[in-house]
Amino acid sequence: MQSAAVITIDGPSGAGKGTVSAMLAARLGWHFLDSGAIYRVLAVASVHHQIDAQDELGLVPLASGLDVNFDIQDGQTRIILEGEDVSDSIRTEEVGALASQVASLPRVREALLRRQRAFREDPGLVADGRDMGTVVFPSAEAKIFLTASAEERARRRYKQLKDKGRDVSIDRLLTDIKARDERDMNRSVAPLKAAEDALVLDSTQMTVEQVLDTVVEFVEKKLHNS
Ligand SMILES: Nc1ncnc2c1ncn2[C@@H]1O[C@H](COP(=O)(O)OP(=O)(O)OP(=O)(O)O)[C@@H](O)[C@H]1O
Ligand SMILES: Nc1ccn([C@@H]2O[C@H](COP(=O)(O)O)[C@@H](O)[C@H]2O)c(=O)n1
Repeated sequence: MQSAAVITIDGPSGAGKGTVSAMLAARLGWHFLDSGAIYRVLAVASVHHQIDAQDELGLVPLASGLDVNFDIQDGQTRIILEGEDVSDSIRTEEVGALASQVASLPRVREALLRRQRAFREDPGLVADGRDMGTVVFPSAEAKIFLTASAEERARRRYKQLKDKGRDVSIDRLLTDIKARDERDMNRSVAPLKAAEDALVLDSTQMTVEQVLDTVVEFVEKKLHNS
């Protein structure tokens, strides 16, 4: 039996992966995996259970048995950890930084592999993350590596957080983004990098619509030829 088609969108924080992946999934009527959310949820769970972010042996059972549900309510995905809605609280830069620490541990990544692959269901999956095209779905039909300069990504994040009424400093955001890039690119397993067969797209000077159009054109060609 042939498994469902997968499109992967990897790249650094704030490049626009989540925005474009969700739009693409909606357009195709496919499932959507926000794999970063799983690492963020694990980070929050580690705090709840008082397990240090570097305690690999302590985190593995937590990761394997992570009690998380992605519930669709009124067309919106709500993320429920151990019965608590954490959809908004996992989106802070602090949780992102903690997620990046737990994500650097090889056995933790291994423990989350099956859970991520289970999202591959008909009619297809759009998967967003750091290692979707390189490790989790290496046989994906179309792979995109979406990036942008660190300064532009910090500006986007700043606007996003300001729009939500959060008090943030753009300099701090830039420092955090650079630190997270550094950790994600230099870890020993599944480092952030473009798959060899990925379309590399620098969105620094592009609008969301331009990125989406480019991605759709690439995906249509790939799906047509596969
Ligand atoms: N091409 C673009 N031009 C301007 N703003 C953009 C563009 N792409 C995304 N954005 C905005 O940038 C912010 C970050 O985008 P998004 O959350 O999709 O990034 P991401 O790559 O998924 O980040 P993370 O990996 O940290 O979740 C959002 O507010 C989004 O609307
Ligand atoms: N496939 C992935 C996805 C995410 N991570 C790590 O989680 C952190 C948070 O991810 P966001 O996309 O929600 O910002 C990220 O910095 C990575 O360290 C990962 O390792 N692999």
